[in-house]
Amino acid sequence: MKNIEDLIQKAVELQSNGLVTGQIADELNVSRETVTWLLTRSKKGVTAPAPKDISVNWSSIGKSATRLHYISLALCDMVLETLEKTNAEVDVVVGVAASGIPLASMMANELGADFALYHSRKGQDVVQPGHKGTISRNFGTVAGKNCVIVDDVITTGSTTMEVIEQLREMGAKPIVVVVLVDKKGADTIANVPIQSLVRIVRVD
Ligand SMILES: O=P(O)(O)OC[C@H]1O[C@H](OP(=O)(O)OP(=O)(O)O)[C@H](O)[C@@H]1O
Repeated sequence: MKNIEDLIQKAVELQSNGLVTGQIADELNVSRETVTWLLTRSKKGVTAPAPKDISVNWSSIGKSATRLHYISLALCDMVLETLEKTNAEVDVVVGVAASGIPLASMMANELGADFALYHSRKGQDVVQPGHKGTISRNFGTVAGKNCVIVDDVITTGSTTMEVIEQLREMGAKPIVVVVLVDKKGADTIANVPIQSLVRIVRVD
């Protein structure tokens, strides 16, 4: 997507394919508020002030396993930098489904750690109060282990917060979160350091 018109067109297309606001927000890596604005803006004569948001499209990386590999090496380097400061060792790399999976898997291989897969609450078909995210039984376990959490984008930080809390409940120790893009620009979430290739900081 090159400009706002492309973004509007994509949002309308996704809506006509049956996706709801939250799903469109996740596809475009923008907030729900922005999706509402994009869909409203698509209607003739409707103008409302644009929300402050940034759309992230990292498909130029995601479409190529080679590029994902190189990026995963860069993320590993950032993890090692953090671990040096804390003298910790990584046992498991936890990929947040879906977009964190390919990077986390490659990183686990590089770091000689196990790979685990986390399904967040919002990935569930129907989210009921009290529902929790889960670690997939097909991959590594986390109890008693030092975990690196990997995702593509932090927007509001709610998914990252959820993963950290869930891992702690499972007896794991989250030691660092690594993402491609941090739109929240936080140093830490729930006392866990955030490392990102690109960090968005607003100046207005
Ligand atoms: O900081 P937040 O506001 O919580 O948003 C960020 C999360 O949203 C997307 O996940 P999604 O569940 O849509 O899965 P995806 O990886 O398939 O896009 C993204 O991959 C992050 O996990």
